[in-house]
Amino acid sequence: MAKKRVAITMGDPAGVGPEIIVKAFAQEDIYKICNPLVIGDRSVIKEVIKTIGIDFDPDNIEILNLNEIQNPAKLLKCAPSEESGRASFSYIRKAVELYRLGIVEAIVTCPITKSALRMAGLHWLGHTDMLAELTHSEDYAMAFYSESLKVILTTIHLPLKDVPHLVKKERVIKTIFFAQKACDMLQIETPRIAVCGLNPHAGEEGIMGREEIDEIAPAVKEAKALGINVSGPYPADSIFWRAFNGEFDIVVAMYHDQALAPFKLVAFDKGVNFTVGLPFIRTSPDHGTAYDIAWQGKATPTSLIEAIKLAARMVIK
Ligand SMILES: NC(=O)C1=CN([C@@H]2O[C@H](COP(=O)(O)OP(=O)(O)OC[C@H]3O[C@@H](n4cnc5c(N)ncnc54)[C@H](O)[C@@H]3O)[C@@H](O)[C@H]2O)C=CC1
Ligand SMILES: NCC(=O)COP(=O)(O)O
Repeated sequence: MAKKRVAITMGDPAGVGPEIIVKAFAQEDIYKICNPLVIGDRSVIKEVIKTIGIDFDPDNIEILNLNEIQNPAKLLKCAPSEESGRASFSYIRKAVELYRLGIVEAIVTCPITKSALRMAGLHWLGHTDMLAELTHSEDYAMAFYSESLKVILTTIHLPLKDVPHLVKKERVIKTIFFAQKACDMLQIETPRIAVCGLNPHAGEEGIMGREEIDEIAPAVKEAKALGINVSGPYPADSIFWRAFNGEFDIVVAMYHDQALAPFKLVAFDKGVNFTVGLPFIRTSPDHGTAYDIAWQGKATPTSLIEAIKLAARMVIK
């Protein structure tokens, strides 16, 4: 079977993106996994190789050079900037363009920051909402994959105080269907889907909140009636442990940190973020730009390598 063409966007050039790309290509034969095309700046890749002192020939990486960064040495400050925000977006936009032209079949994104996007005057909170808007995808969900735990989020990047207003039956049903689709993308047949409550002890009969009774349980009931193998709502403090031990294939969480605190505890170094609901496969390492360690040779590329492997696996399906 022909290897799939996968775009790898460089992410925020001031973050760990350039370094983990170089290390991923140096550690693994990425060309065995897929036919990769890095979308970024060649000068940044060369600069990071020099700075971290890795013995690696940049010509081993096929790069679509967008020349966004004027002075790569300035990136060593490892801080968000208008230039890095603009570059982050430019790489992603180009990847989507290449998908539309049929040149790439999947997109792997290296981390970006919301603050750099803001400095560049861009309104998005991350790749997920940006890619959804660029592809006119109205409904979508953020999901995370690891061997031992898979999670999907009902709400994504918003203040905690706004979460309860969005935990509504229709939204939970949609997320349950996206959980089914996520498992389909992962080739998990007849997945067992568990749904979290929102409140401590899933509200405990309404004593600690009514969202479980009014919204989540009716959503689970309706999705079940539509043929989905789903159960809940379960108290969030134990459901991830149960899923981790094999009782469920995926957990539907109500908000970002409810899912990501347990997920990153068990899979930070190899977890993969993927988007459900886009016209193409998009995966990403589960970590951020890590400005605190960027450009120092300290970042591990393992999560990126897993993201590339997962994208290649999903696109072959
Ligand atoms: N896919 C994306 O574009 C993502 C972007 N972010 C953004 O990244 C920025 C920084 O986020 P933080 O919450 O600080 O999370 P972070 O994941 O960047 O860093 C958290 C901790 O993990 C360490 N770390 C992260 N990646 C590592 C790697 N590859 N190897 C070794 N250690 C690593 C960092 O040094 C830090 O101590 C924020 O603006 C956030 O919004 C966060 C997650 C994903
Ligand atoms: N916590 C996930 C995150 O911040 C990444 O968001 P996105 O860039 O995948 O939308």
